[in-house]
Amino acid sequence: MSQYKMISIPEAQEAVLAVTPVLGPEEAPLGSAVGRILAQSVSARDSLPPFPASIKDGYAVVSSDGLGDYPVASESRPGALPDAPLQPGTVCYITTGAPVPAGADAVIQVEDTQKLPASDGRAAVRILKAAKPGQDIRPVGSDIQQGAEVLAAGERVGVAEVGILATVGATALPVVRRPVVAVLSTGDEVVEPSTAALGPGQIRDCNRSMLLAAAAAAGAGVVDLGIAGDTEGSVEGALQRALDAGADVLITSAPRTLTLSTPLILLQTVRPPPGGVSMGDKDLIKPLLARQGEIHFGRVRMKPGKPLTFATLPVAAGAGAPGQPAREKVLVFGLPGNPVSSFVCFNLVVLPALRKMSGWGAPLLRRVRVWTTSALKLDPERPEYHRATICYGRYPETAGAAAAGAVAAAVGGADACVWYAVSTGNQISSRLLSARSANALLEVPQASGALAAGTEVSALIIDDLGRMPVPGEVPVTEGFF
Ligand SMILES: Nc1nc2c(c(=O)[nH]1)N[C@H]1C(S)=C(S)[C@@H](COP(=O)(O)OP(=O)(O)OC[C@H]3O[C@@H](n4cnc5c(N)ncnc54)[C@H](O)[C@@H]3O)O[C@H]1N2
Ligand code: MOO
Repeated sequence: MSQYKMISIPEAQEAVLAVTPVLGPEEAPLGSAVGRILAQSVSARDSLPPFPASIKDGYAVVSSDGLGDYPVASESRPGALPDAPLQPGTVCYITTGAPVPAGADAVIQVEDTQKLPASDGRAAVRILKAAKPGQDIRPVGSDIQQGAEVLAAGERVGVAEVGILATVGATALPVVRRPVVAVLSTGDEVVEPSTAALGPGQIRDCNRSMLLAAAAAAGAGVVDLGIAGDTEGSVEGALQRALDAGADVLITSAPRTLTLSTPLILLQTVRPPPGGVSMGDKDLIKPLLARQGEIHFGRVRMKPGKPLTFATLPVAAGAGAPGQPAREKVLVFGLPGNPVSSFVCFNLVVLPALRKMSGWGAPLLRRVRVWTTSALKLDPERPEYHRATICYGRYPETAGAAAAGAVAAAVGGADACVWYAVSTGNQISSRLLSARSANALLEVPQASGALAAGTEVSALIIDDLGRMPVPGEVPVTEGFF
């Protein structure tokens, strides 16, 4: 019997997030701000436009002048203010974005005018369509008012936001610091991915590369701790190497004597000697964590990922290199050795923690509902995260007539577009090909038998849906093109 109580997935997520801190603020240059979360709101230091600006190429006019022929008294082009106010009875040639001269209250687009032959060397124009006051002028502050909040604390900086920040001159941004994630693989049989010829009993380490990539994709800084053998000394040496390599983490010893002073998240793909984290009799990791910190849970009712372990280790006050941000604790995730289990556990529990540390207000994976396209085998003991690729379009006929009929009846016809899921095949937790191209984890209940094709299930999004497979044609809004 394991000494750890089997908790539910929401309980595990709650336990992790309850002790996960939001990291402190730091300053980031605008050029590297994409993906960061603002620690403070940003306001406009001036108005946009800062001057009344023309929306069209044409003529700035006094609207009450009306139709008729007028001398072109001046020009206004972007980058400079017109020298003199516009006098009634004259017009000013103006280009898009240029300042409207004082005295003018409208712009008439060039299409509504006719150029007249110059007389006495003076250009003139015929106004063919009368202007309304304010026509084709962007008043001062009509896009952004001086002093207005353009982005709020907690907002993520995306591409458009970078443009907004540049517009208001915010080039040094108050953002939430990102976590540094160190990744260690353990196991005497686990060898470097570059190993060409495997020795007897060896396998290539895939978890470390995968988890480093996952952490980096989540915006974290990463420290590669390499592979430690199945001894405490080996683990200790690996952790020390992380510090020597300049990671912003200080580890004085192996997990049993960790004294950390950094935003380290030790993502350990736990691989203790015979037995492992799940049920073994020589579990090194958990006793170390229990002695040095607090193990919050050691088993979760989920498939894959049952042996998922989470602990926190306190960080000694004042520890760490000068200038390093202060932190109170290290989060330790003991992920199962099976690659798919590691992959799923990262998404479900580690990623939300990284997101929360980085300032996300709602860090859990987003959930949608989708229709299955094949029968899914159920596990009688644990709810399962079935890896799948979801996409949007007409429900595929290949799912079979019964399934297609059930979906059509539920959504109002076979032509309706729906979100549907295609399984990645054999779900055994050693087969990482079951995560290939997966953009969702279907939440399949604990039960006996199988779930029929054409059933609606919930799904957690684990990839950018903009990269989903191209389905059949999705009709565009009628009359759009
Ligand atoms: N008697 C029981 N045995 C097991 C149970 C159980 O409840 N009772 N649970 C099973 C479940 S569920 C899982 S998941 C695994 C998890 O075991 P560990 O986390 O201790 O991992 P290992 O046994 O060390 O390794 C499992 C598997 O993964 C391979 N592995 C390990 N590290 C890597 C790596 N870095 N890259 C690629 N592959 C890796 C390892 O060679 C094993 O094949 O336990 C079940 N057993
Ligand atoms: O929980 Mo294990 O991860 O089924 O394979």
